[in-house]
Amino acid sequence: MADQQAQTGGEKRPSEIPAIRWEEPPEGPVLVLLDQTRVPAEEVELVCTDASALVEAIRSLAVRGAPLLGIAGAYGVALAAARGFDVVEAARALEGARPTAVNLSVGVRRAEAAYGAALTRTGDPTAAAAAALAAARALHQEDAEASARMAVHGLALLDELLPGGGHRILTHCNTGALVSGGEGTAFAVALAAHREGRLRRLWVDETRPLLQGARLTAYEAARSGMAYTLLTDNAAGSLFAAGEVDAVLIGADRIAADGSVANKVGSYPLAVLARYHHVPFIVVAPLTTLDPATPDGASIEVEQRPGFEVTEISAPQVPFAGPGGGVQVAPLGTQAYNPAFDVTPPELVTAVVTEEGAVSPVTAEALAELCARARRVPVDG
Ligand SMILES: CSC[C@@H](O)[C@@H](O)C(=O)COP(=O)(O)O
Repeated sequence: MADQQAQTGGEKRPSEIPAIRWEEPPEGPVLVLLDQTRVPAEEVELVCTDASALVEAIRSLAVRGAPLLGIAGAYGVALAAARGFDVVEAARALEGARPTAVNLSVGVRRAEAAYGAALTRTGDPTAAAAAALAAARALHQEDAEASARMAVHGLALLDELLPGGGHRILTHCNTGALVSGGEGTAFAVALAAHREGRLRRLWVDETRPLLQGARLTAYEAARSGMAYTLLTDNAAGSLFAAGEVDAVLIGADRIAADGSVANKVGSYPLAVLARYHHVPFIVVAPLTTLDPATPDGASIEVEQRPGFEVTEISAPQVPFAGPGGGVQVAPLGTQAYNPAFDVTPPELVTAVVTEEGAVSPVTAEALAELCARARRVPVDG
């Protein structure tokens, strides 16, 4: 297959605006987000002054991706506390904004617990709000550190599985700096390979219907100066058949106790293709994405998104038309099946890479041992 043109050049920051930041202007604290629905057309800030604005930003995918949802949820609790809102009410609204990524409730509950403990100890809401903010900042920082460590472990695994080097990696959805306190999950591994001169090509699935791959991963890959090529999701089969994929690297929204992996819809078909073509299928996720409280894949709640995301084509540049704000492409009234995620069974996953190292084969016992090693407190614990 002819090599596509390489997008190369000096490495730039993924965005001039960080995915998320806390600010304290004189009018009161705010949470500032890069509105990911507008990238790459423009880099626009979204300023949240209360948790309900953040809930809306989460639902609309202005802020998205499992690790970032956890960080956002924690800051959302801190924001509610700092602005004198009902913290418990805000926490439940944030936690319920999207159901699949376990990181969201991990982040919310961590900040909420810090708030509650400080309030009990001091009786002072201001001190409790400060404790919630400190918890959010700590989670943000830990995620950056986890991202760096996942990149090291992931690259070591790639080098072990593909000793020839010159990796051609297929990825799905968006897993870079836009979803993380650091450089991301799966994308951080590809970036590490690129920096070491061992990435031959990043194949980027466009990721229908919301195009996180075409809009966000291609944007991050271009700005990182890596060789990348965009493909429609349904072109992946012919790419495998042509022998052009050495490994699949994806992130995860929730990994159940048995190792089932919920990730962006379209991940499961890639796992099936990878198995058929004897290609490693590697999931890269921080420990905050492991959920020992969910026993198996069937127990994972998969978010269903509105049908207009499928029946319309939408992009920042497309003029307002149909009920969802995009251009209607299917006949009016067409029903759509639009799950945001799918679940890949553990037997199709070659390895799960975390900041504590890789698990392969992926079994309930191996994951439990990893969690114990990291002394992670389960969400409900
Ligand atoms: C590191 S991100 C892992 C997942 O959160 C990512 O692959 C994904 O599925 C994101 O989905 P999204 O619906 O854009 O929030």
